[in-house]
Amino acid sequence: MSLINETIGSLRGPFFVSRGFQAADQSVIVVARLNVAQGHLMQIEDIVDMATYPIADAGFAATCNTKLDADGVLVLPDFIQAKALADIQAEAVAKQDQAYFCAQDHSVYLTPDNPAFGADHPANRKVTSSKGCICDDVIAGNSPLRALYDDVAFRRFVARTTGQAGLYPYADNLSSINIHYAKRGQELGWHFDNSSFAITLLIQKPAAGSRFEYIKDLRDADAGDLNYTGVAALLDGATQPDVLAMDPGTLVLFRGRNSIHRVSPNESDITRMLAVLAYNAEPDVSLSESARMTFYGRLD
Ligand SMILES: O=C(O)CCC(=O)C(=O)O
Ligand SMILES: [Fe+2]
Repeated sequence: MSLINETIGSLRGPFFVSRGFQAADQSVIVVARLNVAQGHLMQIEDIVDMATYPIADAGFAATCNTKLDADGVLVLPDFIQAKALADIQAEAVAKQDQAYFCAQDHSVYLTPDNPAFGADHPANRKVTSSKGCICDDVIAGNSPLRALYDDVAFRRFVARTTGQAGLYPYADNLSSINIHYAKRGQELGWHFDNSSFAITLLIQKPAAGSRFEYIKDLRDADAGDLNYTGVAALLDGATQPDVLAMDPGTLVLFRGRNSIHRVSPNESDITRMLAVLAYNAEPDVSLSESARMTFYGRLD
């Protein structure tokens, strides 16, 4: 299995309880998929603050690689320029009624129940994740998000920073660029990602709540160390996590495979909006049908 599998960039796993519902009529989504590019396509120089973040520079990427390896996370504030961010925000707001909302109860490991343990065991304890999502085919052809995602220099920067030889879009038409929505009360429960890294861009920040909380290297998946004791201490409130501050326009690269993390419930009436840019280590990879049905409510 490659380092980056179909789960890259998002909380995608084999959940037991899945409660999906459509925010809007299905036909709205079909119409939105026409996705015709209109107007001006922004250049990468107009999207990324290249003066602060020279992404085409191999030395800069090497610095980012060192920081990501050391900290498990790389936070780039004001990565996106104001005009491009305003366009991204406008698109996210305009399309939020097309989001597919779903909720899952899952373990922090995103694995099925282990019958060797009881329901209270950290392997089996459930947390809840609830959010809305719009898919790649709803994002406009001329969206700055797509220009960023497709940009050769940006992709090479991400590959160098994460140590990947190459990065490829999803073969299916839903999974590459997603926008997540969390309304009041919605949250992502504690979990370890299946993927080696995730790229997110905060688009809109709630007035309260929606804190990104994490504990670096709480487990060592490759060594088979699941650290049930450490997970139980966190779930019981005996351990305090770190909080990652981010504002709209901040690009975050996060290694979530061993660093447990969550997004606390939104405590405001301002919806949290966040773009997830997902790549694969190999071409022609689709997100599994079960994951697409769970998170998008459709296959194409
Ligand atoms: O919403 C976020 O900031 C993090 C998302 C996340 O952890 C995930 O999708 O796995
Ligand atoms: Fe995650």
